Amino acid sequence: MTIMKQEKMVVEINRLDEKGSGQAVIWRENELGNPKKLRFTIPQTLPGEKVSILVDVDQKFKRRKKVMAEEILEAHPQRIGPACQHFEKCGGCVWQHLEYEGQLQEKTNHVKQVLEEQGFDTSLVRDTMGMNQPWHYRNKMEFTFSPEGTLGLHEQGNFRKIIPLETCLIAGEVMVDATMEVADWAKSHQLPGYNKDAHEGLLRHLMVRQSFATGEIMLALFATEAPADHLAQAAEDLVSRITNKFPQVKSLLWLENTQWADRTQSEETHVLAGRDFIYDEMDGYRFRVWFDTFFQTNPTQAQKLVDLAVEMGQPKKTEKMIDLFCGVGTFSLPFASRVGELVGIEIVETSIESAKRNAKDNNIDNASFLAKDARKGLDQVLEYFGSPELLLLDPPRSGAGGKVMRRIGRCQPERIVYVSCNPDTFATDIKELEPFGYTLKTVQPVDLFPHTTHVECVALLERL
Ligand SMILES: C[S@@+](CC[C@H](N)C(=O)[O-])C[C@H]1O[C@@H](n2cnc3c(N)ncnc32)[C@H](O)[C@@H]1O
Repeated sequence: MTIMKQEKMVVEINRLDEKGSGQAVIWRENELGNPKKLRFTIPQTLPGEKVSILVDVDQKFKRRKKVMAEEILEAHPQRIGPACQHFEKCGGCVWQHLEYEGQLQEKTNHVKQVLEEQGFDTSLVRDTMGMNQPWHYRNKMEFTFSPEGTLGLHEQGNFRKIIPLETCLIAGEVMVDATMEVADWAKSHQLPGYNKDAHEGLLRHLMVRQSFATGEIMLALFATEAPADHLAQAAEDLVSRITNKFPQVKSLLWLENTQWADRTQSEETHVLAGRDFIYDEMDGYRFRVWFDTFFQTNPTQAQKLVDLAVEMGQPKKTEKMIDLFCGVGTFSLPFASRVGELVGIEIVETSIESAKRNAKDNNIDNASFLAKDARKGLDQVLEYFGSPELLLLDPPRSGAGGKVMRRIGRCQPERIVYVSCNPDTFATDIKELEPFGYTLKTVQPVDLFPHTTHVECVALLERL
């Protein structure tokens, strides 16, 4: 039987874990007198801090513990008070208690550490590029309804609890105002929220997207029923409230999702007002964005990614290029106007349809797009296109993986620009290129998600 006792301990935070929480390691003797390592995860603490914690300890010291700090006894020099009232509970911005400069330093350190582990020269890593105004940067947010019908964000570590939204300092400001209007509408009609355990209730999520370039807003409401019959009047009222107060809303959608899977997916789209997409822009190019389109969520910093990719890739009019994991063509369009011919490869068919349309809308006629898995798509494209001089890849967080990287290595482009949203998979991916004669030239970390642990990188690899 496990005997629990509560003990107060003073620990020093040694490092941050991948979720941005402090970690402390202490040594204790177990009942046999042998040294035993105990590791504690303590959210909202920082390296070097002395912290008092109250912990339920299993007497055999068997378990790794997640505990909350009781008191910060010696604070990190860059510790600050969080700006957002929801910080203590909300899982969104885990680093609001660390000065922005300190966050950027931590991100640079992390990129250097994972590259060092793979044997790369860390002097190639530049300082992380931050934002001048690291607030209200997100152009897309997803809020959730509680079973009681309040609208908000998930509580940290508890996906069943919703914090009613009063503010959000990372979302665009008008997006928050529009969200509050929808929350008020739901309350005034006493519409029930969805209960994921019982699989009953009406309102599930609200997705808000805004183009900071065009100002256009999309509000997409996910519900278990159509906006007809007993819901027709409420839907009409929603249209009238939103169109009167927020003329920037160019797309007001009611999306039916009757599935158990609690995702922002739709079986039937009802356009309540406007169109089913909004227009956005990147690097001066116009993009159509649907509710399920992947589009960079921090447009200010995404523009820096595009600029860096162009600067590192040095595209030439005489060259061929492949954009692997191209999405709707965020990188394809700016590069297509600078190379002879470009092919984009992407697994999601609707994104490829969108990329084709975006190319057409922007009068780009030297780009083609293929809806295929990266590995098969690369094989197919290489057959008719031949090896490109330039290849850009921007895979999801899981990375491109060994098979894709070895294919890239075999096709021998002169230059490879790797845009990454996960330094860990980036480091293991580029290691695969070494046997094919590639050298890492430079790595620029870019902060797309201030106050979170995430960091993007743009890197250049060249064939010797
Ligand atoms: C980080 S996003 C980048 C998209 C695009 N470069 C952009 O900036 O908008 C990664 C993309 O890879 C696509 N993807 C995921 N797995 C894939 C696979 N196995 N093969 C091809 N594309 C894939 C996703 O659909 C997504 O559009």
